[in-house]
Amino acid sequence: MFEYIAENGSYRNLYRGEWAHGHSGAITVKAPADGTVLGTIPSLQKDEIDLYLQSARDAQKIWAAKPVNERARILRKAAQILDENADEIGGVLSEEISKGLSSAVGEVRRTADFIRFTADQGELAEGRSVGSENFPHFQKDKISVVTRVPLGVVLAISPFNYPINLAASKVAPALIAGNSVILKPPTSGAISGLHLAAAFKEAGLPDGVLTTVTGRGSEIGDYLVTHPLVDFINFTGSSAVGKHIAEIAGMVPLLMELGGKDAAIILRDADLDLAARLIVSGAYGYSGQRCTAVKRVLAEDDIADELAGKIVEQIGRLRVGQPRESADVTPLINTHAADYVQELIDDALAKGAKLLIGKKREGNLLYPTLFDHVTTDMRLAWEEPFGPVLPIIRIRDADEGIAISNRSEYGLQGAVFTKDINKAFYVASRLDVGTVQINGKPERGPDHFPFLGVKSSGMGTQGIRYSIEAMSRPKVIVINFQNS
Ligand SMILES: NC(=O)C1=CN([C@@H]2O[C@H](COP(=O)(O)OP(=O)(O)OC[C@H]3O[C@@H](n4cnc5c(N)ncnc54)[C@H](OP(=O)(O)O)[C@@H]3O)[C@@H](O)[C@H]2O)C=CC1
Ligand SMILES: O=C(O)[C@H](O)COP(=O)(O)O
Repeated sequence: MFEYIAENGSYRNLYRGEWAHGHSGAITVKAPADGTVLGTIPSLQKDEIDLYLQSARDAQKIWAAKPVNERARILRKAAQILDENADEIGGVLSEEISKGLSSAVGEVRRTADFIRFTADQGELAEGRSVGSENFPHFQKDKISVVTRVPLGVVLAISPFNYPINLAASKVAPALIAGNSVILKPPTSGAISGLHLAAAFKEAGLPDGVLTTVTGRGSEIGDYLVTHPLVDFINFTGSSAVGKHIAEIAGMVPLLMELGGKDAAIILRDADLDLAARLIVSGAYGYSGQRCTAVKRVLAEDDIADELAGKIVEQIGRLRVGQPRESADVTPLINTHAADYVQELIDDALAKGAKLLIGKKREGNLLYPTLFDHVTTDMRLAWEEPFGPVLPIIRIRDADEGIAISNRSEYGLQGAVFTKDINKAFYVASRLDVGTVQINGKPERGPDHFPFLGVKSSGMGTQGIRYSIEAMSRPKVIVINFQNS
């Protein structure tokens, strides 16, 4: 499947509908779990990026001229190709980013659903017309016809943790809206991103409409995001990189999904079995490397002991091991990431947090770790580990939970567990986040829901319809009647 995208292990970029080698240098991609060399990807240089962007610019006009039903047909075909090859592509993804195999295959299938829904949504889009008489003192002599038109060239920059899904969630809405796309995949995850591009190409996407640009973000990122041929930047990744892009991008509109420190607030009347189960799957799935992972538990003091016991019991059911075994907790993406999580663990221990389970480490594999009695002077209370460690912070009441949650620099999602709908709404309406889950864990899906972060967690709103809107703009044509 898609063997042609690599030649003797050298992967190539999709450029003008061909698979092109970079002329200068390559980056070796290794499996995080065992260091196996998976291949090399081109490390593109500035002169190549100029050519790639120009081809995207040229192709966009042709693509935008196609009827939306034709764009939708190609998207549906790409979805079908992903579905048909989900096991194999999932295998590539699993190895490349150390994600449990069944989750990796699930990511590919979820992406196929995403693309199909995007095609449907694009076909359902309608413009509107507004008469001038709706506004005070105006007569019936004008009508504005408002349609949506593409922005041009969309630069999609995706993170390592969902290298297929978080790439497609930018690419598909951009394409259905009539944009061409430059996909800059994460360096760890680039091979998966190239497979996604291959599915679009095989589906019949015209040459140049989707182009991939591989290379280290630290080397080519600034050049890409400040390039005059880019009309929109759709970025998912860390808050630090997102803020840097926002500082240098100038007048180019941005859509950003960044880091998080999602809190689960557990009130004394909560169903503790449900809460413990969802906290554990929310905090430790894919080793905590999800922006929407539960990253703090804020538990009312009188139920905290019982809840902690139930969380420990649930952690005992997690599978810790290798990606090919479909383990829940696998080696982290790299040693730097594992060392960072270790720092947070060591800081919590040094400051007196009570270790309930975990702290074991084998290379980059960190066992699921839970601390109780974490206090607000500990780094673990505020920093995003992006790894399998979870703090329990004890609170007096819901108001203290709201206050601690809102002191975070992040504002992605939050959760409240209670059987009292009034209390649930009291908490939910006061949390300074994009989304609050009542009796559920934070999560992005289903993918047609709006997904957004406030504060350092992002700007703008994703979600299929919202993403299409973000990557298009109204075009207003006013008809002035002479004899009305
Ligand atoms: N809110 C959300 O929806 C999500 C947020 N995240 C957040 O992302 C982080 C983890 O993902 P990670 O991939 O490590 O994030 P990074 O911010 O390190 O990288 C994200 C992407 O940006 C690229 N990049 C790096 N530097 C630049 C630059 N100067 N200009 C342009 N692009 C650049 C990277 O390329 P390269 O790989 O080559 O360095 C990669 O493709 C966590 O903080 C997590 O919370 C992750 C997923 C979803
Ligand atoms: O990168 C992430 O963590 C995702 O955007 C969250 O997606 P999920 O909630 O579907 O895991």
